[in-house]
Amino acid sequence: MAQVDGASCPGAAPGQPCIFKLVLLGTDSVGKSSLALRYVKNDFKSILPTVGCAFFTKVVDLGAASLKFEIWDTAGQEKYHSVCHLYFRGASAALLVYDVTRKDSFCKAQQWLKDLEEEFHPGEVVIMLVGNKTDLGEEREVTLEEGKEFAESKGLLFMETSAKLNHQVTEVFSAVARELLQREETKQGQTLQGDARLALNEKPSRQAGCCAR
Ligand SMILES: Nc1nc2c(ncn2[C@@H]2O[C@H](COP(=O)(O)OP(=O)(O)OP(=O)(O)O)[C@@H](O)[C@H]2O)c(=O)[nH]1
Repeated sequence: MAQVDGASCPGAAPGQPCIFKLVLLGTDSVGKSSLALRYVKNDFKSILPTVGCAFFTKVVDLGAASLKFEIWDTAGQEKYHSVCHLYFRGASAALLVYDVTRKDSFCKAQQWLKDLEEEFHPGEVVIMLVGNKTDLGEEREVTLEEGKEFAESKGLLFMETSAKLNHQVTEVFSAVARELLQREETKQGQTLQGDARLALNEKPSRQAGCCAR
C-alpha cells in the first residue's frame, strides 16, 4: 500500500500519521464504550453509562502506512441525543453500533444513519455498521444476514463483534482505517492530477503570450 504523506493530512504535523476523528454512535448499552475500551486497552469490564462523551486516541499501524484515531465515544441514552450531534463535526468515520440481541437498537442505528446523511455529503465519512454482543447468540434478534443486507443497501462497511470475547474488534477499526487511507490516497491522486492539468493548461497560454509579442 502506498504511504500517505502525513504532512498533507489535516491536523497532522510533518512526519506524523494522519489524524482521523471517529465517532461511536448507537443507542444505550449496545457496547460502544466496551468496543473502545477493548480496542484501546484490550480490556473488558462492566462500564457505567457514558455521560456526554468519552475520548480515546490510538495509533493504527497497517504495515505500509499508519494513522491516528481520535475516538469519540458518545452517550447512547436518549437524553444525550441532541448533544451527540455536536460531536459529529469534523468526523471522518462513524461506527453505528447495535446489539444483536436487541431489534430496537438495530432500528436506532438506522435512525443514526439518517442523522449522518443529513449532516454529511455522500462519501464524506466512512461509516461502518457494527452488530455487537455475538457471544449472546441464543438471544439473537437481528440475524447476520439482516445486518449485512442493510449495510449493503446503504453502502456501509459491516461487521459483527463481541467486545466481551474480543471477537473482530481490532478488525473493525483496521477496516475503517484502511478505507480512510484509501480515500485519502485517491483524494491526493486527484489533487495531483488537477495540479498537472492546471500546469498543462497554463503552458499554451503563456506560449501564446510570448509568440504574440
Ligand atoms: N455479553 C456481552 N456484553 C457486552 C458486550 N459489550 C458490552 N457488553 C455489556 O453491555 C453493557 C453496556 O456496555 P457499554 O459499553 O457501557 O455500552 P454503551 O453503548 O457504551 O452504553 P451507553 O454509555 O449507555 O451509551 C455493559 O454491561 C457491558 O459489559 C459484548 O460484546 N457481550
